Amino acid sequence: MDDMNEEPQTTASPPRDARPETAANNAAQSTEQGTARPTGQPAEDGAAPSAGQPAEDLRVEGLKVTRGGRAVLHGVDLAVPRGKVTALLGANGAGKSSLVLTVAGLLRPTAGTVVAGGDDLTGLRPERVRAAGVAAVPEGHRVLADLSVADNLRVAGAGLPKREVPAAVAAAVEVFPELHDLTDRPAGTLSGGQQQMLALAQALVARPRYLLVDELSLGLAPVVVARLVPVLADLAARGIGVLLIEQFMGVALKLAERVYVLDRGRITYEGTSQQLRDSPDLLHTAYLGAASNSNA
Ligand SMILES: Nc1ncnc2c1ncn2[C@@H]1O[C@H](COP(=O)(O)OP(=O)(O)OP(=O)(O)O)[C@@H](O)[C@H]1O
Repeated sequence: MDDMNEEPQTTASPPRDARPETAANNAAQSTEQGTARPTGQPAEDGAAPSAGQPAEDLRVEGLKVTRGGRAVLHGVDLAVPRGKVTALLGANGAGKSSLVLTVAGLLRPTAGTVVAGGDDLTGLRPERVRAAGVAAVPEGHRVLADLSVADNLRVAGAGLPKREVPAAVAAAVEVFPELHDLTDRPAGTLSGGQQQMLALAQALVARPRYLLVDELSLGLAPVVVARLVPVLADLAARGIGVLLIEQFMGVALKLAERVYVLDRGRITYEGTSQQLRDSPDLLHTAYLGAASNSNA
């Protein structure tokens, strides 16, 4: 991916200084329903999902990313606890995919850290990130179109000991039995929903502790999304920390316990889904003009 070339080619961890740049950013507004907060500030509501067990979180702290010479993430803090679905919402261009690509090792941050279960993954290459238990399903389910479904799944097991791959593939297909009869088909001939299932299954082959799903519902029929929602809930119930990235809030509020809103590279809201369901107007502040795009 040519994005790697946009970043410095060092593998050293970037500086950890990721405080907000302006005094205006310090004007955090805590509300009873959730916390509107400035970039780089830790949550102030005392209900951080990792409270008491930080080693079980995937933690992004003070993450800054530049693409094409322009800053697109300005010091993002976010936590994904194991066993739960966490949602990251934001309008087009907010920086959601950039965050996923950076956590997955496909983009290098200029500042900040990515730590999973206590392991510092900042700046590691994608295969090392995967080996550390973090799997990403990129936007637009990028399966290998010319390879069969079976080969796509086998390739996804490249980081595992060879003898463990068949069992890992079988376990992933068990999650999506729809794939069972499609194993010989070239992945490019699958429907959008089937490709999304294959992309999710590929991520599962690596036996992740954390799963980042970028735009689960993009371009999919509601009936397909309805099929995928309980699967993600079930994966979380099995102990995986799921980060669900969505432009629209309907699916996210159904699944996620905790929600972050990203606006132009900054986290502008952090709170529980319940708080947002009770007070949907909270999103207007966080989303600025983007709330009118929501189909929730
Ligand atoms: N390859 C690239 N080179 C340079 N800038 C990019 C590149 N990809 C994205 N950007 C810019 O980075 C910013 C964040 O984009 P990103 O794709 O992360 O947002 P997003 O929230 O995922 O949006 P969407 O929901 O539309 O996918 C945008 O300003 C975008 O124009």
